Amino acid sequence: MYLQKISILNFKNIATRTFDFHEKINCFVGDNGIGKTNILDAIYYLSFAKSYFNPVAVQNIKHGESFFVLEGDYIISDRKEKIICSLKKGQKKVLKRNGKAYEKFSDHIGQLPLVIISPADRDLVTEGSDTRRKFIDGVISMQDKTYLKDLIAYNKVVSQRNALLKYFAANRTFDALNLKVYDEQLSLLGVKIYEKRQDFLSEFTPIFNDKYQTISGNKEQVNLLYKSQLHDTDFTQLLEMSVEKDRMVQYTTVGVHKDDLSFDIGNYPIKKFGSQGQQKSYLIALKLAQFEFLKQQSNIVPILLLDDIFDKLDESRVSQIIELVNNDEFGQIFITDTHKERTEKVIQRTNSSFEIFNL
Ligand SMILES: Nc1ncnc2c1ncn2[C@@H]1O[C@H](COP(=O)(O)OP(=O)(O)OP(=O)(O)O)[C@@H](O)[C@H]1O
Repeated sequence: MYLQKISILNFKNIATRTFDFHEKINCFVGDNGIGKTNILDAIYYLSFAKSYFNPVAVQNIKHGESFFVLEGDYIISDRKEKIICSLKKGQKKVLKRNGKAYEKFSDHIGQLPLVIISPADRDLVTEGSDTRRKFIDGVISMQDKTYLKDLIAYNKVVSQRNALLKYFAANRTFDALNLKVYDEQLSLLGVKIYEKRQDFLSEFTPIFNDKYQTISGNKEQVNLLYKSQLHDTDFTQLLEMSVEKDRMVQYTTVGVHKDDLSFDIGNYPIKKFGSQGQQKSYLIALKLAQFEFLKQQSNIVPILLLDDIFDKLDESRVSQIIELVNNDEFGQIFITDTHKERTEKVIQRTNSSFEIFNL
């Protein structure tokens, strides 16, 4: 699959632009703030019907305008497919495939698989456990719809249990049997989620490690560890042990909604002890491992968006990454950079054909 052409109208700072793309490597070069990332976001939008960067849909309409339209021409298994996504202020977003509007956008997700690597991924290292859970949950859900259903059900039971704990506190009452109904559901769903996360990470981690070793030239040791209260204690038992605390704080303090991933370099947290380049390498390796999973799951080679990845990385890491993605396992790639010469130099070394767009 590849994106042959995109037309952008009134999207962020882009008034109107059309690009004909190369089947393999496309680079956007230009000064800060010119709109390189916005073009990648328009491509992302056609796959996911939303922005990677700005979740408030109307804020993606160009200032002073009342609508945006994105139109993409794809080649999928030698067939032409046209995707149009548009949004008018005060109206619902419209997503069309070959002229036919989708009723549910979720039917479109996964049809045009895509992975983006961007400086915004830094949140995975710097932010709380919620961001990291969302990342693995997103990767697992793509290949396992039962997991997604269990996760939604689990979160609903946590909310209901929390509401009950608040009710107990507000009314100075307690009903152990009532709470037990929720505990049983939580245990059932929680254990399933825990086991799936464990299985997934045992497959994912070696792939991630392999990518990191390639990028760093085997220079440093990294670890990706799954942290869960369920490693040591049975979930039902955990819930029983925490009843008093839960009643006091009025929410559920134990369970898989507290799981986290620990990102380490040489056995120390990368957040505190990794250099900016090492953190960036770690995130790129995570996303490239995600790419591999998505590819297996969808049987289509995803599009890869590399936003500003050269910054903070030394030449050897940049070369390793480009070499890594410049083979038959990867398909179409879009790269942004502020330095035209740097991009040209790196890409020319690969002997791959490419297109550079000066913005
Ligand atoms: N809704 C909008 N309307 C108009 N301009 C917008 C809108 N949303 C974002 N922008 C503008 O888009 C510009 C940022 O574009 P973008 O992030 O694509 O730049 P870039 O070329 O990737 O820059 P850098 O090299 O710094 O990463 C900013 O000037 C921002 O104000």
